[in-house]
Amino acid sequence: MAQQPASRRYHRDPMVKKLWELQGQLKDTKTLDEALELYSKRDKYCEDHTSPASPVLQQISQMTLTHPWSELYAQGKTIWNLMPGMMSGFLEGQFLKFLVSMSNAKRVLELGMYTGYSALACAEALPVNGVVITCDVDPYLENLVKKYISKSVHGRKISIRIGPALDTINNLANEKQSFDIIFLDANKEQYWEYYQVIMDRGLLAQRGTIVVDNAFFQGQVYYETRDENGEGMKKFNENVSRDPRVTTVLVPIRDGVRLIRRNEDMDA
Ligand SMILES: C[S@@+](CC[C@H](N)C(=O)[O-])C[C@H]1O[C@@H](n2cnc3c(N)ncnc32)[C@H](O)[C@@H]1O
Repeated sequence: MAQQPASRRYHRDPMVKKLWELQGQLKDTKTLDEALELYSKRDKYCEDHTSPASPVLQQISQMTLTHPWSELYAQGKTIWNLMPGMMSGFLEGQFLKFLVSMSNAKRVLELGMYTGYSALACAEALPVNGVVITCDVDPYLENLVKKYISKSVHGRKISIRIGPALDTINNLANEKQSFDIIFLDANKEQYWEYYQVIMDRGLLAQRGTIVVDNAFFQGQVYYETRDENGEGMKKFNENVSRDPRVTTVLVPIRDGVRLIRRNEDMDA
């Protein structure tokens, strides 16, 4: 069977996947084709009317799409089959950069670095003395990311910690570090655990914001069967929206982005 183009393989909206299925079944697909075209036009319109990503972000994106991930995994060089669809990418990257800039953040923590796209997008909006601590459990990524971020003047703001995110955040809490923006983008089944450590061990600075990626988890939180990541995200969404300490909003960008702040910081 011919391989689908990347735009289809990594699409995250189950509604669009259903429409593609229908396209294969109907005899007359004219109206459906138009509807799908309108959908992709909206995505493209957003991208065409958003400020361009920096040259190094564009290079990271290109590298991520073409890196031989499956071969590296087959050779045992990565601990799992990393995929380009994991990257936040252009629109979400620019959104993150905006949040960092708007909040005058100085310190950013990211769980789940992958190829460093979101880490660099955040670093670009930080002042010269700003810091991004990003972590990932896969050691293969460290040198790859260092090679790319070193091409940017903002790369020196980024510090990488390799290891399980839970260990990293507990170590950072022991070091009494705190952050203005915390971006959760690692394994979804532990999000609730990460959130509790962040909230209970002082990692979120006063007036800080937690930004959570994949809040829809490909629609699994509201649709059909779930894998362990989908279950983790559903539990996380339910628990956070009931947490009396915080105010939260779920924004339908890409795979869903949740923003969380302490109530007293919203009221101030
Ligand atoms: C969705 S990707 C991150 C994408 C990246 N933030 C970006 O925007 O391009 C998730 C990353 O989390 C990492 N990861 C998975 N489980 C983890 C864990 N327990 N601790 C730390 N990192 C983990 C994976 O290796 C993967 O690189």
